Amino acid sequence: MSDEREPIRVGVLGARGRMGAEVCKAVDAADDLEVVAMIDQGDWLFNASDAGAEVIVDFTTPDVVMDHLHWCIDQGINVVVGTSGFTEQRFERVRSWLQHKPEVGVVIAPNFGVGAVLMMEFAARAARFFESVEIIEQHHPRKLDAPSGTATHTARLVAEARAAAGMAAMPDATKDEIAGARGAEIDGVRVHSVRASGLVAHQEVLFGTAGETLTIRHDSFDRASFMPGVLLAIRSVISRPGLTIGLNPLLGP
Ligand SMILES: NC(=O)C1=CN([C@@H]2O[C@H](COP(=O)(O)OP(=O)(O)OC[C@H]3O[C@@H](n4cnc5c(N)ncnc54)[C@H](OP(=O)(O)O)[C@@H]3O)[C@@H](O)[C@H]2O)C=CC1
Ligand SMILES: O=C(O)C1=N[C@H](C(=O)O)C[C@H](O)C1
Repeated sequence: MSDEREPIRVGVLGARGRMGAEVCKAVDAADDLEVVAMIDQGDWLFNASDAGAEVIVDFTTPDVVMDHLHWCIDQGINVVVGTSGFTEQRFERVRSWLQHKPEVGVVIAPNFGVGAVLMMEFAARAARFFESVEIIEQHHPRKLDAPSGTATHTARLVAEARAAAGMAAMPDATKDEIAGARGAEIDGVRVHSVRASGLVAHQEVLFGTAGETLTIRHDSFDRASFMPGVLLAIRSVISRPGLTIGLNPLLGP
């Protein structure tokens, strides 16, 4: 008798979208995974539970993702979420739903690109050495939200590292400003969003201190860059109950 398990049964929400379609292709191509439900706007969520999905992957929109998460947790189905728009309040709500279903695993990652995860990690590490830091994120013009989830997460990590090091506010003499010229402020860190045709997903974290700057940059030129992270999350979430935020805990040392 073989001890190999059957392929993990995966449902994809947002299956006709840019990311959802790529996820369906990547899951289909993996021997140990199987797409059992492809669900998009207007489709019945119960198609996924009826098909016996063990993991649901959500790449939809920030305004519907919480309803999806609540439904999946209620159904006892593990979830991998790439959709943006997560705040600490949203994470708290997910934790409260999970209290009633402690066996369910949820992975929510602002960015599944391994390079992007490292860019965020390096930025957090650099933060305490530079008095100034600003984030410039660049995306395709069909993106609905600004700033990106990745930029928001990076700003929070950098702000936490600055606070832990007891750093003062950044120097900035700006007095006259056209609204938006200095970007959005997230936990005291300025974030600038660029939208242009030809871009996919790109981010620079620009640090400065006396006499030097450091730029940490990541580029996703193709959505294929997110797939190894998505597949890792699908394989991991079935044996990882509770809420996991970000890909870092799944990547190992
Ligand atoms: N974490 C990561 O690594 C990444 C995250 N993202 C995030 O993923 C999300 C999706 O991005 P992207 O694929 O580019 O966007 P798309 O607009 O291409 O795809 C979203 C899809 O979800 C569908 N949809 C909307 N509402 C529902 C619903 N209620 N039920 C099922 N499907 C629904 C949309 O349908 P319709 O078009 O008909 O509305 C669309 O097909 C964004 O939040 C983006 O920021 C993107 C890339 C990487
Ligand atoms: O919409 C996108 O494309 C992306 N969204 C995510 C985000 O908001 O950070 C991840 C990546 O930047 C691509």
